[in-house]
Parts: sequence; structure tokens; C-alpha cells
Amino acid sequence: MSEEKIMESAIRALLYEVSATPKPGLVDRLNNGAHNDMDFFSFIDSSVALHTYFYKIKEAIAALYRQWRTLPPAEAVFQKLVPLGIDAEAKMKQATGGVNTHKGAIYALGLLTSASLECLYLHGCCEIPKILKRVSDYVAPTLEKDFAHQKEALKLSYGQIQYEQMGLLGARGEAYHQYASATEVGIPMLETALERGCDINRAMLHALIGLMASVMDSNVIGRHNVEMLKASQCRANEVLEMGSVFTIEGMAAITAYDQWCIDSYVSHGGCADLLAVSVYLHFVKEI
Ligand SMILES: CC(C)(COP(=O)(O)OP(=O)(O)OC[C@H]1O[C@@H](n2cnc3c(N)ncnc32)[C@H](O[C@H]2O[C@H](COP(=O)(O)OP(=O)(O)OP(=O)(O)O)[C@@H](O)[C@H]2O)[C@@H]1O)[C@@H](O)C(=O)NCCC(=O)NCCS
Ligand SMILES: Nc1ncnc2[nH]cnc12
Repeated sequence: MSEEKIMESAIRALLYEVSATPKPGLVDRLNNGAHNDMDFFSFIDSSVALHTYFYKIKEAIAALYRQWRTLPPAEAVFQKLVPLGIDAEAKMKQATGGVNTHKGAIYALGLLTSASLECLYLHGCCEIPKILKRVSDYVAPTLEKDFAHQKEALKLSYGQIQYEQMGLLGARGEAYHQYASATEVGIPMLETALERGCDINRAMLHALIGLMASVMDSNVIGRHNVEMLKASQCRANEVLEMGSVFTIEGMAAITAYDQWCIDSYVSHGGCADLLAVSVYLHFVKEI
């Protein structure tokens, strides 16, 4: 494992995620899912625009390690990442004509690559449990603070509204809980499918359906409500019961689920990011 391999794995995971097809309700190589403002090439452009972000993260983490010669305080590292993340969101919007393709992925993969680099510097390798614990340490101090100042915000995000109304932690909560959705659902389902002979495309689809069946996705709740999320999760579970990617019926059910999501304007954008997180961690494990 090298610094370059870590940063490459992040962009590779973004490109693999959008390429997985057919993803119910999400942008892929076949259709734009439940989106009328972005397509497959929006995600290619956005991913390419993020190469500077990942380069800057590498430079910042390397400089902090040279300065401290050990793990710096987690909150100090996170505070270095915030402006880089804000700048990356601006570059994403420049590349996409103002559309939000990767806001959640910028956050997740920024945290994960930073912790991966620190683990490489300190231990000479990338140990997943150490990386995920460090990610949780980065975000813990700001979890409540982030939501505390939102009253001054002009426009609250889905996640901020859902924290106020339901106490849901959204993307921040996934990081704080060490990406348990990836380690307990995404990665095991991805790797089980690969072990059963699936190609990477079908393995990613299997992992995504598992994530869609279990994750409280703020995008779905934000566009609709919790009832719609539960209805969609029922369909994801039906796909799994029909054999998922391992049977002809399961694949047909995935295609039908895609059409239902499109007709219902349902997009599990958070699960798409968690698929990218699962793929990233799978790559880092394998190198
Ligand atoms: C902490 C931040 C993520 C900001 O949080 P915020 O509260 O502002 O936003 P959230 O709504 O909480 O989530 C932002 C994105 O995170 C993804 N997401 C949602 N739910 C989950 C979940 N349960 N687990 C993981 N990730 C989740 C999701 O991003 C993906 O979907 C977006 C595309 O879908 P779409 O429906 O098109 O989205 P919209 O256009 O917004 O909605 P529509 O109008 O179309 O209906 C795309 O972003 C995907 O990535 C959520 O959108 C973090 O960004 C932050 O703090 N930023 C500030 C800078 C910073 O500190 N950076 C740190 C760098 S390490
Ligand atoms: N493929 C995709 N489609 C829609 N929203 C997404 N957010 C992240 N990846 C996505």
C-alpha cells in the first residue's frame, strides 16, 4: 500500500459506484434513475474534478504527520479537512453545473483517505478497524456542534432537518458509527457475491440492495418521508428474497425496482455513497 494507491482507490471507488448497473433509482450506465439534473457523465466529471481534493488531503495529512511524528489530535485533523471539503464541494458544482453529485462522498472519502494515510504512516499498512475508529474520532467532537448552529443557516439540508425533527444523524452518524453499514452489510455482501463467482458489477449491485434495505437514507426521507423509505426498503428485501443477483428472477426484480424508484421519485443517494465506501475499503483491504 502506498499514498498514491490510497488516493487512487478513492476516485476508483467513485467511478466503480456510478458504473454499477442497473442501480434502482440511481444514476448508472443505463439511465439517470430518479434524477432529472444529472447523468452518468456528471459523475465522471465530478470524480475527475475531485483529484485535486484528494491530492490536497494527502499533502495536509503528510504535513501534519511530519509536524507531530505521531497521531495529531483528531479534532485538529478534522478542522484541516473542513475547508478542503468545502472547496471540493465548490469544484464539484463547477464540474456539474451546480448539481450535487458527491457531497456525501466528498465527506466520507475525505475522512477515510485521511485516516488511511495516517494508518499507513504510523503502522506501515492500512488496517480497516484502526482507520474506522480514527474516522469516528475525527467527527465525534463536531457531531452535536454541527447541528447546534444550524438555526442561522438560510437553507437547512435534508440531514439537518431530520436531526431537528427526528434526531437522525445521517451521513455524520455513519462516520461516527465507524461505517458499520459498510462493515456489516456492504463489504460482506460485496465479497460474498465475488466469492460466489459474480463479476464486480453484480457484486456491487448485491451490496447496494443490502444497503438500501437497511440504511436510514436522508435523501429518501428528505424527498418524501420515513413511510416512503420503509416502502422502498420492503422492495429491496423482496429483491433479496428472490435471490438478488444470483437468480434470473432476482435480476428481473432489480430492474422492476429501478422502474418503481423512477416512477416514485425515490433515490437512495446515501446508499450510493455507502456503496462507494464499501468498495473503497474492499480495495484498501486487497492492496
Ligand atoms: C456532513 C456533511 C455530509 C453535510 O451534511 P448535511 O447535513 O449538509 O447533509 P446531509 O443531508 O446530512 O447529507 C449530505 C449527503 O450525504 C449523503 N447521505 C445521505 N444520507 C446518508 C446516510 N444515511 N449515510 C451516508 N451518506 C448519506 C447524501 O449524498 C449523496 O446523495 C447526493 C445526491 O442525491 P440527491 O438526492 O440528488 O441529493 P440532493 O441534490 O441534495 O437532493 P434532491 O434535491 O435531488 O432531492 C450526493 O450528495 C451524494 O453524495 C447526502 O446528500 C458534509 O458534507 C459536511 O459537513 N460538509 C461541510 C464541509 C466538511 O466539513 N467537509 C468534511 C471533509 S472530510
Ligand atoms: N449513482 C448515483 N446516483 C444518484 N445519486 C448518487 N449519489 C452518489 N452516487 C449516486
